[in-house]
Amino acid sequence: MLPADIEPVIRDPKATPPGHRIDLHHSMCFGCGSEAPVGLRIEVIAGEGLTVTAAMKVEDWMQGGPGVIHGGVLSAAFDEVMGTSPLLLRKPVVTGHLEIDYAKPIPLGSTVHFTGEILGGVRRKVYTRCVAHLGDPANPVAAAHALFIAIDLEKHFSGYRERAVHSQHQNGA
Ligand SMILES: CCCCCCCCCCCC(=O)SCCNC(=O)CCNC(=O)[C@H](O)C(C)(C)COP(=O)(O)OP(=O)(O)OC[C@H]1O[C@@H](n2cnc3c(N)ncnc32)[C@H](O)[C@@H]1OP(=O)(O)O
Repeated sequence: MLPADIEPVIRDPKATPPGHRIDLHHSMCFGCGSEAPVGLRIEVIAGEGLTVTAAMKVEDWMQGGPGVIHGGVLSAAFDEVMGTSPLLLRKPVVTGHLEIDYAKPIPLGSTVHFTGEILGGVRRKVYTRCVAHLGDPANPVAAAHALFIAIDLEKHFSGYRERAVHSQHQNGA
């Protein structure tokens, strides 16, 4: 999936420091929002360099097959973790392409740990990958690659903001 012309990218000096949560996207976001009525509430933590980490407890409402996570929920979690990583470049992005290898069933009640990384970029395109495990990094349960496209936030959402669902403490994009 990586193009031949992929180039290295550099972490922005003003990016969230390692060990800190990358700024909340907005409080009603399905992936990260703390006030979303239904959501994953994922906190993405900046790592060293171009890396991020996150963890998600697999709740009963995330069930797909009996006793295991729904594949779409895991996909949304990957999207959130990887989609937040370009903020290390101080670039807001949307998902262009996301692909996942599901390696093992993920039981309800487990905690999925994500380690994501920016691989490089071409113009507005940011290439990322992410691996998920249940506590043993040597034993991954899923892995993903995704392409994100940097956007102008104001322009991209200009036709949709009147539909936005707000909380009392709305912030971000
Ligand atoms: C928000 C706050 C964040 C804050 C961070 C919060 C984390 C959020 C995490 C969740 C993120 C989401 O779920 S976002 C929601 C899901 N995604 C979306 O709704 C996106 C819907 N799609 C679009 O709006 C559009 O297609 C765009 C913006 C992706 C691209 O349109 P565009 O702006 O007109 O640009 P365009 O010229 O077409 O594409 C730019 C370059 O990307 C390439 N490209 C475009 N799409 C693809 C693709 N699917 N596969 C391969 N390549 C692609 C083009 O070939 C081109 O390459 P080249 O010519 O340069 O070589």
